[in-house]
Amino acid sequence: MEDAVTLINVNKAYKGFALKDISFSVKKGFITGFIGPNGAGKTTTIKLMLQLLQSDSGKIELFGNNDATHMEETKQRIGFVYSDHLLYEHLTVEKMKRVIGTFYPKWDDEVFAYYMKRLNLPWKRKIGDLSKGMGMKLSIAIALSHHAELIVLDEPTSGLDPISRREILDLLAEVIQDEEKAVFFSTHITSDLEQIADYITFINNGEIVFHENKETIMEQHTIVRGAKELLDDDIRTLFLQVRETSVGFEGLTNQAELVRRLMGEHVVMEQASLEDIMVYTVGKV
Ligand SMILES: Nc1ncnc2c1ncn2[C@@H]1O[C@H](COP(=O)(O)OP(=O)(O)OP(=O)(O)O)[C@@H](O)[C@H]1O
Repeated sequence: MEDAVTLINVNKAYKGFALKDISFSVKKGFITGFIGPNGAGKTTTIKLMLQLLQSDSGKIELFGNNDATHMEETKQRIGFVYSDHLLYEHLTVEKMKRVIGTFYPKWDDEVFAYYMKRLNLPWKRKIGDLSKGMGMKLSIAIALSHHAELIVLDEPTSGLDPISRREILDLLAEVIQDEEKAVFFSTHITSDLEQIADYITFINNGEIVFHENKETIMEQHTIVRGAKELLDDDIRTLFLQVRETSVGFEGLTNQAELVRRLMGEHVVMEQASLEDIMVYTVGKV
């Protein structure tokens, strides 16, 4: 499957923060979730991907091309969705559509009308009067109506009720079905990714911890609980991180088989959630 965007050893330094050697690619036909704690570098990475920000070094290829001369054309192929940026607050949705439609040569009125109906969006309401959920849905509808092939969303489900969240997740899952589009979205709601992501990119402190198929990540990581006496220096090496209480311990391992063989009868093991993996890896336990 074609890569929508590929980052190769991308670096970007601010005073007091740096993105270090970021490399990963986002494939068409898949949903890639982007997670990491506050300040890890998600928005900065997204801005670099969209060429809204210039990297210090490294390469960013959009649709297999890093030729800046075609940038305007390339940008047409990208839909950037984030919650607080809807323009034209004073216009109705209908008028905004007329303005926006002229920006995009590939704008498709029929597709827009389809999503307006499907997402129950009001044509006559002013953009500034839309609820947060409606604004997010409208922003996604716009991306889909200019036939964007790379849809990048910055926290699309944050602050939305469970029904709107589900609607948006269902929509994203549907969008990738034709295998012509890639969806990349950052979120703090890891359960959303457990539901729909194919790949997970995890960033911490400006570095990519992993970029991996979700099933592989989930299979590799197991939470283990047991009595404290079981922990010795050798056993500790089996864990990525261990948290101890007065009576017992809880640890995250990526060597579940070995743990099971060595102490299977004495511990309780369960599949780690993405949240467990994130919290343990960041080490704030
Ligand atoms: N223009 C800038 N100048 C200096 N520092 C910046 C600038 N933009 C971002 N930063 C810093 O870079 C770091 C990463 O910020 P970024 O917004 O990419 O994180 P994030 O992972 O998106 O965080 P959050 O989950 O809180 O949205 C932060 O420490 C931030 O303060």
